[in-house]
Amino acid sequence: MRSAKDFFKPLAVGAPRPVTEVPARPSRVIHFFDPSNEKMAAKIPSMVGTVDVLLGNLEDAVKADKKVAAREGLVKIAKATDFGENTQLWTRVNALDSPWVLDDLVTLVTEIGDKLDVIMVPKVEGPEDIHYVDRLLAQLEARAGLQRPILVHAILETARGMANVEEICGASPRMQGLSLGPADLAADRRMKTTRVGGGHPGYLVRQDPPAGVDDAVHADRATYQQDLWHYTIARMVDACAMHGILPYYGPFGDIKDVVACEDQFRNAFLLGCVGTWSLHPVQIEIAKRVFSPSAEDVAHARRVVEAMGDGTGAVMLDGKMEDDASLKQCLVIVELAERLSRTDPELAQLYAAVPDGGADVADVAVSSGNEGSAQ
Ligand SMILES: CC(C)(COP(=O)(O)OP(=O)(O)OC[C@H]1O[C@@H](n2cnc3c(N)ncnc32)[C@H](O)[C@@H]1OP(=O)(O)O)[C@@H](O)C(=O)NCCC(=O)NCCSC(=O)C[C@H](O)C(=O)O
Ligand SMILES: [Mg+2]
Repeated sequence: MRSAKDFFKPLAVGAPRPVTEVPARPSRVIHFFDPSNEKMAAKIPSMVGTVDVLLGNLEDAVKADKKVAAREGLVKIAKATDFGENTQLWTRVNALDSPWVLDDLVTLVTEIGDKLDVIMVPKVEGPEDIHYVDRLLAQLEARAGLQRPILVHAILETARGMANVEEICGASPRMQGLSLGPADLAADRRMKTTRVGGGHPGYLVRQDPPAGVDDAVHADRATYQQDLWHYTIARMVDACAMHGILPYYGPFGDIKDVVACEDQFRNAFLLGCVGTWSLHPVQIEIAKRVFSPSAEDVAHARRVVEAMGDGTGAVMLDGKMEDDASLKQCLVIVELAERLSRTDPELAQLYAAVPDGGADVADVAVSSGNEGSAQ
């Protein structure tokens, strides 16, 4: 184990200093593309500014005989494209046990390390995987003369990775975030779903039979589909929050079912995720909409902030109690809205148009409490 004092020292002579905080840049939508697919690749320059992250995918979904073409294609696109201030360039390299990953890392850091913000590492099993990538990146960054470190994002897609999730998050100051990989994780856990993310109609709870009905089998009883991914996402969110890194949902494979896609994304947003992947252009607007707070939520949050004054005590607003803790919840929304407004003019306009607090005095009743307290 490294000592706390050494944690923020470069792991190779000449490598840039590690960051102490994940840079606060929007990453609501991480758009996947296959750099070996000429039609897709041709669209990438025009997508700059329309998504928060463009991710050149080299791993699953790229055919084995296209791995080298995908790597070279990504180098070509990165060199030829100005990604501007508001779109980051990420990549997903091949798995650490694959025959391609070493060349992926060496080539990408050497050729386009100055353009790459984050490297997504699939099938991470434990902190040892992050330590390996961490040291190698430091050596490559030093050799390439890079001025800022490339960050690392791990995909949770094995049972072992899930069991080690806290250690993975804390393995390096390079850790930027985690995504859920529901397809690989389902396979590794031997779950019996063949879907890429999303729910399953068989995973449900059933209403009790009506009182006095003996024939429970034939009684009319409502069923409610449950969220297969609730536990996993919640666990991932806690591990990320504990280590100051960012949690993301992952892929939703039913491209045509935009309604269920939106539901899955919203569940993740409500649970604490900051973004998701888009696999197809149709998922981009859904992700941006869902992972940006609604105008109504921003308006409500601002009213609570305004009503809470110095932030202590308790007030009644619209018949509901608000206090120090609910104020913190509201600040999450207000701060997110402010951060997104800095880079998204449409959202800036939307949030500027909503009332900024001014809680109606008639709606607010200040309770006894800690008025005047420093806390
Ligand atoms: C899913 C797709 C294979 C569908 O492609 P296609 O059949 O071409 O769709 P369309 O005909 O509807 O496409 C319309 C046009 O849009 C372009 N297109 C499609 N996808 C993209 C994209 N991602 N980026 C940019 N442009 C895109 C098409 O070229 C069409 O163009 P045109 O003909 O000019 O109108 C395909 O979308 C796709 O391959 N998507 C990416 C899939 C992917 O990255 N998968 C890996 C991530 S999920 C995963 O790995 C699982 C995870 O790890 C886990 O374990 O859970
Ligand atoms: Mg996977």
